Amino acid sequence: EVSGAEKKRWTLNDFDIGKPLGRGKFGHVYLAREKRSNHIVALKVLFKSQLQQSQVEHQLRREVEIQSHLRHPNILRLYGYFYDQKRVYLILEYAAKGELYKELQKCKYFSERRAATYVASLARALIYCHGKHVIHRDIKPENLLIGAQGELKIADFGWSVHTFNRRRTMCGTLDYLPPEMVESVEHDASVDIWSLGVLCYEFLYGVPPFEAKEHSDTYRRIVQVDLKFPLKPIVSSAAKDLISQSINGSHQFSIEILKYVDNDIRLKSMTKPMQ
Ligand SMILES: CC(=O)N[C@H]1CCN(c2c(Cl)cnc3[nH]c(-c4cn(C)nc4C)nc23)C1
Repeated sequence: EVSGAEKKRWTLNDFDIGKPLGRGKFGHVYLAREKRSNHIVALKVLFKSQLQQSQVEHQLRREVEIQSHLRHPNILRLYGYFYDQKRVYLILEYAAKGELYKELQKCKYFSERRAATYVASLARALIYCHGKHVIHRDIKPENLLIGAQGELKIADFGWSVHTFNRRRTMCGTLDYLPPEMVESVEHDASVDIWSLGVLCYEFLYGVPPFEAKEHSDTYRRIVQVDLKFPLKPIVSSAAKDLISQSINGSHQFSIEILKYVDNDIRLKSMTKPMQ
């Protein structure tokens, strides 16, 4: 079936279209069912006019090329794509439990066990991506989905689809970018390790580490790596060490799978020769 998916020319008639799941700058994401297999998917519809206006077609092609070759339980699958006169359609894996940031908003912050589980999955997905020289998967909460068994899925093509109630810090947030990104100099895989630390902080405290009212303040805090841990909620020193190591530039390590003992996050890192 998978090889068929790669060779097969899909058309809109192959799908029954269901409810909208999210709406964005370039189009909408709909729940859909492939008629022959009854397979439930998420169909992302992008308007060619919008893509042309923003000159992002080649970026879309590259992102689709990358995404369609990634096979990992914590990376949302791209099964295929097709287009018609006006639109481009991406056939994506459907994540049954929706968006992680909504879950985070609902419970304010996650327990260490839950945060460790998500960060370990993200670490595995990033190690897989870096192994294939794919970097910068743009891992902010808006791009993380939850599968039917509660597993985390990185869902991004570099376009975030804005669902109906967008997060306040979402519009053009700098929160997740490391110094080299906000200074827009070349970056390498360690960008993702930085973002992992930022995300781990937000899972545990409910807010990203460098959040500030003005963009300029966020920018300054990132560049100065102005990392402070609130007194509440109580977070283990192991978790703070993980966040500090990930954010304070000891980027030469790739995180082996995070283990937790009694709610503690213990970092098992192995140093890797610089590639
Ligand atoms: C960054 C991003 O792409 N955000 C979302 C919009 C919908 N889309 C989905 C994509 Cl691309 C895949 N699976 C999804 N599942 C859901 C969803 C499920 N529930 C119960 N509620 C929602 C919402 N949404 C998706 C991605």
